[in-house]
Amino acid sequence: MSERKPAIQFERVTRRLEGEIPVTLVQDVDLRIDEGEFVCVMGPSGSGKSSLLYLMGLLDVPTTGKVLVDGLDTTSLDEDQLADFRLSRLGYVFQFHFLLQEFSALENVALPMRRLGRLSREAVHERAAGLLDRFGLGGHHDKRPSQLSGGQRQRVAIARALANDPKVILADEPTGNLDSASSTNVRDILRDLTREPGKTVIAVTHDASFASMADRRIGIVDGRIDMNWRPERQA
Ligand SMILES: Nc1ncnc2c1ncn2[C@@H]1O[C@H](COP(=O)(O)OP(=O)(O)OP(=O)(O)O)[C@@H](O)[C@H]1O
Repeated sequence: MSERKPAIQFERVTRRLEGEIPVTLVQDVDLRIDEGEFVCVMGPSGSGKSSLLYLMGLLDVPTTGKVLVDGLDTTSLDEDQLADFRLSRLGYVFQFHFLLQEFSALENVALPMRRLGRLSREAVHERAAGLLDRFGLGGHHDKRPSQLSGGQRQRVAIARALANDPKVILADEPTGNLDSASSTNVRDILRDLTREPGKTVIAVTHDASFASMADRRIGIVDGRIDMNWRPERQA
């Protein structure tokens, strides 16, 4: 039996939006993703994949049920604790890079470390530079996002997601806006991350070949886990 520790656990998680027309984004989801796993979340458009990822990333809270990260029940955390938890333990990569345009690549990667405040100025600079170098951006430290290609921007975004050495990396359609060469590059980077001890990568994707690289695929249909979902049925 596996001795792995759980990275993310959902216990009967439901997320509903109340309003004139209530919407159920995620319904009754029980889920466990272990440390070191590479998991892809797939399913038809509008099925609740991003909503699920937002709940995993503590960017949204369940209406009912519990989300545990590193075994800790996050419903007990207040706003400040949640912000600190997100900053130190979770890394996010979105389809759109969300880099700050007025900052250089290096400053964008340094920002989460500055906010966390655990490293000296020099150490932040050194770590940011090292991350950019690792992803083939050695000559681009001082460039603004607008001076970089789409693939380069996404690699900066991945470097930024790793800035505080989070244990869990959540990626929402990380290759959605990229050409095929950049897409392959970003996919390989994300897969390789799980070769580091204890790092977990969870990616929402419509890309069946990306999903085929994962240890496990989770299908989501109408806000529920569907074990019978197959990528070839992808809408
Ligand atoms: N704030 C909101 N208000 C109303 N409906 C919403 C809201 N956010 C999401 N939805 C709806 O909830 C459903 C799930 O959305 P979600 O973005 O999680 O799906 P998805 O599977 O990630 O979709 P896609 O593959 O198209 O990105 C969709 O039908 C969406 O339109």
